[in-house]
Amino acid sequence: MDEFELIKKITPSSLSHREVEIGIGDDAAVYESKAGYEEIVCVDTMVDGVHFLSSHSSPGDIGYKALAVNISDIAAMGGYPKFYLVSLAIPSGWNESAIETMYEEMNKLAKLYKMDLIGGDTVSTNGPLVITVTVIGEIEKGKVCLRSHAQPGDVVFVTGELGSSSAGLALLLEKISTKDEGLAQYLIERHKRPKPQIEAGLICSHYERVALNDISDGLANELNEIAVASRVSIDIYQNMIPKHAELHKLHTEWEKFVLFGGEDFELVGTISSQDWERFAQECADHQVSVTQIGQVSQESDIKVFLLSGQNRVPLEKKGYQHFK
Ligand SMILES: Nc1ncnc2c1ncn2[C@@H]1O[C@H](COP(=O)(O)OP(=O)(O)O)[C@@H](O)[C@H]1O
Ligand SMILES: Cc1ncc(C[n+]2csc(CCOP(=O)(O)OP(=O)(O)O)c2C)c(N)n1
Ligand SMILES: [Mg+2]
Ligand SMILES: [Mg+2]
Ligand SMILES: [Mg+2]
Repeated sequence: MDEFELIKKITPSSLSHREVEIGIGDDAAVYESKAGYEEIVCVDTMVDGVHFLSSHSSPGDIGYKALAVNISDIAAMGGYPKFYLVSLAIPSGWNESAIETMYEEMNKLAKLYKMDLIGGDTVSTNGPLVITVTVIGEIEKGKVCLRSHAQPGDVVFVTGELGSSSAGLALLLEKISTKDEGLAQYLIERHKRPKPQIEAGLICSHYERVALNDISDGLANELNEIAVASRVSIDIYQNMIPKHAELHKLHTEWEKFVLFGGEDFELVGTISSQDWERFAQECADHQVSVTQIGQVSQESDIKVFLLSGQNRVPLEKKGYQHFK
């Protein structure tokens, strides 16, 4: 593989954003920032064997997800994504056409948001494939949705449905099985091709005080992060959490997928109860699915509680954790 040929091939022939002064081709990218806006920057890394298996996911799937999970972090701030940079550590077994396919799939996703590829880095490695994507987004000044925004009395909500991605992973890894081919395909697709909730995040940013987090490590983890950042406690009703209608048929412990599974890349958040109905209506008007799953409680304890029937038990900060 020729490093310089590869860079030439992946360099976009034109850019959507006119404020880019220098894209790929110099020591660093340069763009002009916009008055009245704040920039949002995030980075996430995916490693073969940890975040995906190259034996089970195509190069296109890997590229798609590496970009999607970063767009999801921009959504979780209420922002809109504009630029991305891609760093690749490529093992010797990977050929140029596989890498190009990764870029093509990233490019297709990026185009949906008019995002521009403005840089990156390419190195060889004796280890597994590592892909690191940085995304830069923007938001009107003062509109970001922080984890610290929750207050007692707020409504707790999630977008979409939870548990599908980790059920898809369990199917991929053959930890569970189903005869329902259509269901299996759907869940695996949810795992490989999560949809960043940019539109939901944008709607949130129009409200006074929304706390937001995207669900990468599992609902329990993300809710605990909001509780800690906001110094509040949260009550969640087990039977209100949206999930795929067939999920419970897959495994007796299907609730673990919903609460601790992760990688749904839906948004979980809180909004003032006065704003909730207007917000839910605005989401419905834009075909964005949101569901109330609980409320921020008055207690002084900084904890998340799961309510089912007469039981109210702490929802532990359990979910995906590296180094465990
Ligand atoms: N190695 C690191 N160096 C500096 N900051 C980091 C590092 N790893 C994570 N962070 C920061 O810690 C915070 C939480 O990271 P993370 O749990 O990965 O968030 P997310 O789940 O949204 O990707 C973020 O602000 C992130 O930028
Ligand atoms: C082969 C494989 N094993 C396990 C998982 C499950 N998994 C890996 S990382 C992760 C959590 C999200 O990744 P992380 O690096 O923590 O992203 P971040 O929280 O920073 O967005 C999960 C649920 C997977 N996707 N693929
Ligand atoms: Mg991260
Ligand atoms: Mg996140
Ligand atoms: Mg994580």
